Amino acid sequence: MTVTHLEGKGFRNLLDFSLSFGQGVNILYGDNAQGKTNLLEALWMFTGSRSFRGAKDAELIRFEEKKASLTLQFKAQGRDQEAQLQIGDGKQALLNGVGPSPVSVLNGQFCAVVFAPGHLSLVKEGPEGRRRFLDQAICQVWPKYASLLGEYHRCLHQRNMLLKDVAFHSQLLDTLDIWEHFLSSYGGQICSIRMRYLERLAPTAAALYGEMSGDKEALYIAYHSKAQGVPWDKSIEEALKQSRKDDIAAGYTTVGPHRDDLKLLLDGKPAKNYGSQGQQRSIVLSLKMAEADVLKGITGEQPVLLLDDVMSELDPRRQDTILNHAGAGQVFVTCCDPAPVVRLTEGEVFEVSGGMIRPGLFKEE
Ligand SMILES: Nc1ncnc2c1ncn2[C@@H]1O[C@H](COP(=O)(O)OP(=O)(O)OP(=O)(O)O)[C@@H](O)[C@H]1O
Repeated sequence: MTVTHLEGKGFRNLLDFSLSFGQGVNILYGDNAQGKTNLLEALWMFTGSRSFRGAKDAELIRFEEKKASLTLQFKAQGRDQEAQLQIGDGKQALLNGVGPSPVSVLNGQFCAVVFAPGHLSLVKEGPEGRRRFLDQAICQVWPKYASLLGEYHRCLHQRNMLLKDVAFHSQLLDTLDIWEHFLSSYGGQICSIRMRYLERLAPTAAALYGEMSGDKEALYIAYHSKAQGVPWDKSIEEALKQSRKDDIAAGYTTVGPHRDDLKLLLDGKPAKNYGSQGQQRSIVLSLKMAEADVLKGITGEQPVLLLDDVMSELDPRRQDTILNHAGAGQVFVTCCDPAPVVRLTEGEVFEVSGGMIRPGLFKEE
């Protein structure tokens, strides 16, 4: 998958632009707050997902403007394609001239993997971010997984409402059975798919981490569930029944895939508690690059890698591993100082300054 051209109007602080990109590494450099991340975000929007910064649609539109539009030309599935995004009163997409349609039509059509500094929360914070990482990655390879998650959360909402009512109307207790049955069925499928995905992701991420650390440190990734057991649907149903009393007291469902986690261990110890900044950053990068590899293995398409401010806090070996690995496909990497990146890899260079993007190297090395 390769981005050949991107045009934008009214997007964030970026002045209207029309840019062609190289097939390998594209380096976007400039001082802080010039628009580098905004450009990555513009590309990311074509995956059909929400902004990787969690921005609302209105925040993507330039101050004082009412709408923004982006046009992407890319090569995928062996042919040239074009996608357009209109952001204004809602968000709509056109794919190869067909539309306007909901942006979900872009799911699985244009694939990208993004690393942004905020993603360090994947290691540093609670399980929610790790579940989101896993679920988003799976949605890119199996778009139907998104509707399975939707059904699961719909049933979860129903059970949670009922848990609150049961505390006052005990005759409703039997009604819990039906929602627990549905939750176990959808939840069982979710857990099985997550496990199948992890069987591919975990060894790839561990190998990449090993390469980054010169095989001095070992990364171990495992799925962690309170309802662990085989088969999943039976173990979830059992766990839900066992936790009924606690759940009624809490007023929400305390077991199931919406509470599961990924264990990230470095040399056998939780990376969250013991990993250094550089190690934590390397873990997230290993996960992200492994996500790209798995996506390629399943769909045959190498996703575009978007790396925002990736180099800081990494020693030269780790930087080198990333750029070498990323070099297999197309990558967009942002940095303040282009010199170290330019030294490590060849590629197209773009200066981003005050929202203006210019191809070429304008800073002294
Ligand atoms: N909707 C918007 N309209 C106009 N400007 C915006 C909008 N949203 C964000 N900005 C501005 O865009 C600027 C650049 O943001 P961006 O995150 O792309 O910076 P950056 O070049 O990646 O910087 P850093 O190196 O610090 O990460 C910020 O100053 C921000 O105020």
